[in-house]
Parts: sequence; C-alpha cells; structure tokens
Amino acid sequence: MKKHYNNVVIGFGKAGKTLATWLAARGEEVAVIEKSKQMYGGSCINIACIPTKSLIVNAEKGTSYTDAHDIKDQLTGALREKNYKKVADAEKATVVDGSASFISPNTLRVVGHDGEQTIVADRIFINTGTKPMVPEIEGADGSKIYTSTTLMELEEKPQRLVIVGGGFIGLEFADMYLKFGTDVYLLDSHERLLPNEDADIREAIESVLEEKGLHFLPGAKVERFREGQEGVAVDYKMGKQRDTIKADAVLLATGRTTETEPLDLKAAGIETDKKGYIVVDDQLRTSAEHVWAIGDINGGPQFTYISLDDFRIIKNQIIKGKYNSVKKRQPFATTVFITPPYARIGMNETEAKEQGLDFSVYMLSADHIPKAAILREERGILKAIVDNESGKILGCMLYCAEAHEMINTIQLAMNANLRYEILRDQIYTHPSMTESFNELFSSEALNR
Ligand SMILES: Cc1cc2nc3c(=O)[nH]c(=O)nc-3n(C[C@H](O)[C@H](O)[C@H](O)COP(=O)(O)OP(=O)(O)OC[C@H]3O[C@@H](n4cnc5c(N)ncnc54)[C@H](O)[C@@H]3O)c2cc1C
Ligand SMILES: NC(=O)c1ccc[n+]([C@@H]2O[C@H](COP(=O)([O-])OP(=O)(O)OC[C@H]3O[C@@H](n4cnc5c(N)ncnc54)[C@H](O)[C@@H]3O)[C@@H](O)[C@H]2O)c1
Repeated sequence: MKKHYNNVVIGFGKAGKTLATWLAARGEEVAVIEKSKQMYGGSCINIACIPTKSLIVNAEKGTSYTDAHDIKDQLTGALREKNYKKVADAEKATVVDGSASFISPNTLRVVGHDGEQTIVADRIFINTGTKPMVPEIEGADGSKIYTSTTLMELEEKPQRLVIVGGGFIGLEFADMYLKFGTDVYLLDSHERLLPNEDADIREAIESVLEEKGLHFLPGAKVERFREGQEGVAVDYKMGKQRDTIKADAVLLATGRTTETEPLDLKAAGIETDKKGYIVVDDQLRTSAEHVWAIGDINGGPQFTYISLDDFRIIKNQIIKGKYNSVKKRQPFATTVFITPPYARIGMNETEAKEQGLDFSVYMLSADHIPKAAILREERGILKAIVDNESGKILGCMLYCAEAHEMINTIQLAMNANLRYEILRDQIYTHPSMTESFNELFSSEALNR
C-alpha cells in the first residue's frame, strides 16, 4: 500500500526537523524519514556540535574523562527524546523509521526493521547530512582508528592520541584531549595550521596550543597505520624524513563526505557533483521537480546554523517571502571552539590586501581587557579590518575568551551596514568582553 504525504523530509537534520514542525503547524501532512533511532534530531545533537562542546566544557572544568562522557550521553539522550517528540507529537507530523531511496521523483521506498513501505509525496526535502571522510591510507580501517563519531564512544581515555587533520574537528578534539591530559600529536598535510588565516592569528593560536603541550607536525604525510597489541604505529613522512609515532588511538579528522548511493538519486534524475553533493540552484532546488536538498548534503557551508538558514529559504519560497535564495544570505561567522575560542567573520588582512582595498587594521591584545583578567584568560588577539572610505567593517578575527559570543555583535553591525564608530562608541556593560570594542575600534589605525 502506498502512503501519501504533502511533504516528506529524508533525514532528521536541522533544516528538515525545523521545516517539518513548521509545516505541520500550518496544517500540512509531513513525514520525517530517519534511518537510525540513535540519530533522531540529526548530527548536531547526537554526534557533532552538542556532544563535542559538552566534552570540551567539562574537560575544561576538570571533570574526569568518564564523567564527562556520562554527562555528554545524558545530554544527547535528553535532546534526542525532545527532538523526537517535537516532531512525532505534532498532529500532522509522522516519524518514519527506515532508510529512504527514490523510486521516482515523487515516490520513495523506505526500508526499516518492520519491513518495506512506499511513500508518495508532493514535495520532498533531502536532508541526509554527511559522514566522516576516511582517507585512503593503509590500515585506516583498523580498530584503533577512529572518526569524530566513534572516538566519542571510546570508554577509556587514550594516553596518547594522534589526530590526522588540523581543521575544525582536529583542532577542537586536540584541545579537548589536551584538557583531559592526553598526549596529543596533530598531523596535517598542509605546511601551515589554519592556512587561510593571517600569520599573526595563526601564530598566536599555534603558540597557545603548543604551550598546552600539543605536538604539531605540519606538512606530515601519513603513509600507514600499523596496529599491534601495544597500540597503533603511525608512519609518516615530513619532507624527506620518515618517522613513526606510537599511540593508543588515532582520530581521522580529514573532512566530511557524502553518502548518497543508498538514496538512488538516479531513479529521480537528481544530479550530484564530482564530490557526491547534490547539485542545487540558488533556491536549493535539485534537478528533479519538487525535490530540494537542504543542509550539508547540498554542498554549502557545513554548519548547523546554515542548515537552519536553508530552512528559512524554503519557508520563504512556500510563503512567497523575500528571503528565498542563498544569494540573499549575508556574511556569517564561524568559531573554532578551542580555548580561547577563535571566531571570524568576513575578510582578513591578507584577503583585503590581495583585493587591493584601501583599509585599516585595528588590533588589540586580549590582555588589555579587564574581563579577560577576571576570567583568567588573557591570551589572544582581536583584529578588525575596516574600509577607509565607507567605515564599514570588512572582517573581524577574535581570538580571545567569549569570542564566539562577541562575534555575533560584529556580525550584526556588518549585516546592518553600520560604520565601525558605532561599535567604538557604544555604551557596553562592564566588565564584559564586548566592551573591548570601545578600545579595539579606537586602537590606532594601522594602514598597512
Ligand atoms: C564533530 C563535529 C562537530 C561539529 N560542530 C559544529 C559546531 O560546533 N557548530 C556548527 O554549527 N556545526 C558543527 N558541525 C557541523 C554540523 O554538525 C552540521 O553542519 C549539521 O549537523 C548539518 O546537519 P544537516 O542538516 O545537514 O543534517 P544531519 O543533522 O547530518 O542529519 C542527517 C540525518 O539524515 C539521516 N539519513 C541519512 N541518510 C538517510 C536515508 N537514506 N534515509 C533516512 N535517513 C537518512 C542521518 O541518520 C541523519 O540523522 C560539526 C560537525 C561535526 C562532525
Ligand atoms: N565549530 C564548528 O562550527 C565546527 C566544528 C567541527 C566541524 N565543523 C564542520 O565540519 C566540517 C568538517 O570538519 P573537519 O575538521 O573534518 O574538516 P576540515 O575541512 O575543517 O579540515 C580537514 C583538515 O584535514 C587536513 N587533511 C585532509 N586530508 C589529510 C590527510 N590525508 N593527511 C593529513 N591531513 C589531511 C586538511 O588539510 C584540513 O586541515 C568543517 O569544515 C565544518 O564545516 C564545524
């Protein structure tokens, strides 16, 4: 028997679950198909943002490795239930357990523990996320080689951890495990940590991490993993030198990739790009009519708040609102949750120079900020790039305590097209990290 819904969301991601509850509240029938009961609510709450930040915070508080993992499991368990109920309890919404694949552009096969069913929908939203990319390195399938998902399930703290990849995940896990007291080695094929950052920012972050005990091996090419009873040996090459690190565990943090084969997209005529991401237009429409791809799977920036913003774009198409295209998306910030956190929005000094812009650089050392002294976190620097003619902020890099909160104020000013003097002259609460904008934007303009 075929079941019909007005809307089907494949995958319980941020965009999809928000869309489903919104559609249901409007009185439209909607089904959310999720292949794993452990993933109700999607990656963010189960295996990504929330559990990692919980572990980071608890590691910082000095909570033991085991207790921190218990706290993380309780938190994700509660959120999973809450997320499930939010959809399942909505009158017009249904959660369908099973893995979905296309039979035609508007027909899906769903295979679950209870058997197979066919679902027909007027609109389909694919929100299936990504999975860890496992590089083709000999021994990468070994039992001591982990991804961000599986490492968070490891019950015993590794004494020595090798991390391959120094991007968002590599850096956050490196900092987290250093806090737990693990000896951490970070290997990246790039010659530099954070290659897209200005040298002063990069060096500041690198030196704090090295002070904490991180062994950073830039330009290291991992050649093989060899597992034995004692642990795992990581053979790598740096320049012409070959060497080996022995560790208890290895984390692969070399990026994310797609898993679209099970969806059988060809059956619906849905195109993918060379990397497997679903090709969408600026309205997130796929090559099949009435099928959209939202969240990480459409090849856009991989952040929960971007997945949420994909929901806004779909919602506006449905209500015929203005914010209906990714072309209308304004600049947004990112944060690497290390300690202190590193938050950034817009262009940095290197990029402004490359573009030949007439700009000034404003800089402040975090140890000038009274709140930083109170927090006993005086490491870091703040840096803003301002257009000399318009006074608009072109970009901002905050490497200091509370940077992940402060950057949202900068983002608001940038997106509201405010001149930098507005931030310079605001009355801020005291003592706060944000009040440092009085000083940052008054710092002598450096025309470089
Ligand atoms: C370790 C880690 C930390 C991160 N930290 C942050 C952070 O701090 N801040 C931030 O903004 N972003 C962070 N991210 C990125 C963020 O998690 C993702 O961008 C976000 O979760 C994207 O979600 P989504 O909407 O694309 O779908 P997801 O939340 O990934 O959901 C996809 C769902 O689809 C299901 N599914 C897949 N295929 C099928 C199928 N065929 N049938 C049925 N169901 C299917 C999956 O089981 C899954 O539940 C982090 C990522 C990782 C890996
Ligand atoms: N705080 C956050 O917002 C947050 C946190 C975690 C993840 N994320 C999202 O998840 C995405 C994935 O994170 P990620 O850290 O896996 O990817 P990434 O793209 O940020 O970093 C991957 C790193 O691995 C390195 N690398 C790739 N192949 C390698 C190899 N064979 N040997 C050595 N190094 C190698 C790359 O040079 C790069 O530095 C991020 O891009 C981000 O969008 C966000």
